[in-house]
Amino acid sequence: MALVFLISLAAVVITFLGLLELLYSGLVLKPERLRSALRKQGIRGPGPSLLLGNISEIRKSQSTTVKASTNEPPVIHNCAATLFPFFEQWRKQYGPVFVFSLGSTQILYVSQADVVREITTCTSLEFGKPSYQQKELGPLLGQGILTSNGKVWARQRKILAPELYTDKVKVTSLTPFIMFALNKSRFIRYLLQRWSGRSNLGLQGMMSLITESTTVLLSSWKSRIEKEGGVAEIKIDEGMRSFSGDVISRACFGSNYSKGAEIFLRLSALQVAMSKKSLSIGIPGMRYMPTKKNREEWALEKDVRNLILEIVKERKETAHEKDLLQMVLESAENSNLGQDAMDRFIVDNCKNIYLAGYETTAVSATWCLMLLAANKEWQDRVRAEVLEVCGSGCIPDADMLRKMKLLNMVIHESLRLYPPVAVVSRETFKDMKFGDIIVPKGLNVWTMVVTLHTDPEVWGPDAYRFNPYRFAKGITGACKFPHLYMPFGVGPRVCLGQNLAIVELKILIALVLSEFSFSLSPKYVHSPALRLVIEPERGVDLLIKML
Ligand code: HEM
Repeated sequence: MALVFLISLAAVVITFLGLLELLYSGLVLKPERLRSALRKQGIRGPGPSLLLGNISEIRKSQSTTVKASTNEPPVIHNCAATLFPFFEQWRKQYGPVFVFSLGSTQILYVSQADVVREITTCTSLEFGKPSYQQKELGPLLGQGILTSNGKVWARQRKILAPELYTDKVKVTSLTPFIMFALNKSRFIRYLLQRWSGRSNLGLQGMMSLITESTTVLLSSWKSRIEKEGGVAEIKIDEGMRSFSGDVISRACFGSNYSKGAEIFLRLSALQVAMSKKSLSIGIPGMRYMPTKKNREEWALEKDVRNLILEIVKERKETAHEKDLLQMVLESAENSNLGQDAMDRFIVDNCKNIYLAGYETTAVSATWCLMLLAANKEWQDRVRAEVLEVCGSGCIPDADMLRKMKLLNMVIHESLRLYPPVAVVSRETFKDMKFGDIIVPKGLNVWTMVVTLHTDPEVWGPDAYRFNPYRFAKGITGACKFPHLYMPFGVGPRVCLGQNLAIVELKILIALVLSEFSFSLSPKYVHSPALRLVIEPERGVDLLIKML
């Protein structure tokens, strides 16, 4: 009897919450208010659809009318048109700024250069990560830096920035735009000075751990090649993932690295469990349902939390390490947070760093090797540079990496054509103005990185072609509006791990080129797909042999 009563009560509460949400965030009231504010300014877009809950739903609903172009060779391929044919169509129909819906969420799509500049550099704390992301990604990210906003975000960034965004991992020149922002920021200069007084892992330490992780991967390739008689056919995706996970585990957890690996395995499982959810943005009340998947998520989340806190406890009893966890720990201890808040801060930020840096770096390496495999001429050119700068069998140091200009150009070009993060999204928490557009409170604003990266008006008629030479004179020389090149985002929320990621990519690719030659296997099917990042849906199969 009591059970029936409890179940009925739960059903009533869920229905009530659903109805509340329906009215408040609303399928009816709020979307209409936002759309009419935009209509008054001449901004139009496709009619709202209640059914579409995420971007792949739109893709499915549109793909009957627009043909995807995956038959193009990978070195001359319009990735944006393949992934988002509907955006290309709507851009033609409604212009560079239009509004569309994902379920009950209203989104302003912006690809007009001057408006994009204002959006990406806006420093207001009232313009932040969309609230739906926080709700959707809660179990995965908690209240860490990736989805938090306002003062909570600012405090986390202040703590994490000195560890990641410094000379420690900076060997490549930052984009002129970011350099400008850095030079202007007294705050960041102060952080850099504070950091330089600390003793920590250091650039050389970071480089050796990346080299170690690369060596593990390449040894596995060597044994496959030997076993398979001189040429191995390898799907490289998993290898790139374990390389990237390995680097982050070591950087975050130092000698507790093997426990770190365990944590990351569970986080990956959590990510998979969450990616199975569909339509949840669109259906009010659904997120309150205790479904089987939710229970799985809760269990994994709890495991991750316990494992991280176990390491923290061990740390307190033993000598201090010089890794990211130690930095987060020290900063949290100095920040007057209560025990619970401190634990949450540590757990959430470990999860955030892992999730921010794992797949993004892995998939960038995969695309870059795919492009070099498809373009033998560039593979030979970059290899010649690597061998000239490092000699064979040599481990690159910071100075050598700096000298590898062609390698740098190839990495930039690969991140241009296949930027892992396809969209940079924000929400307005008050009415705001960008260019001539008054953006009402509660609207999501999307900057489509992948579309801006291949717009012929910005990059010229060969925008879809793999041509690293366009970066010979840096980013400013490569296109008409350098601020539209943003694989790592731009402005106050620019990627904190970009220097680390570039060093990882440079070391990995330099070592691969110095030992192996490779081409695309006949099995390879060019299949960019949007999951959390833009990734090759059917993987990248390479034929690899020793030099
Ligand atoms: C090629 C690899 C990577 C790419 C393409 C990439 C891309 C990005 C982008 C586009 C953003 C900004 C998102 C936005 O503005 O909404 C971002 C943010 C961030 N990234 Fe990365 N990332 C990469 C690697 C890494 C690594 C290795 C780490 C750390 C180990 C990292 C840590 C972060 C963090 C903490 C943020 C949040 C910054 C904030 O919100 O203040 N990323 N990343």
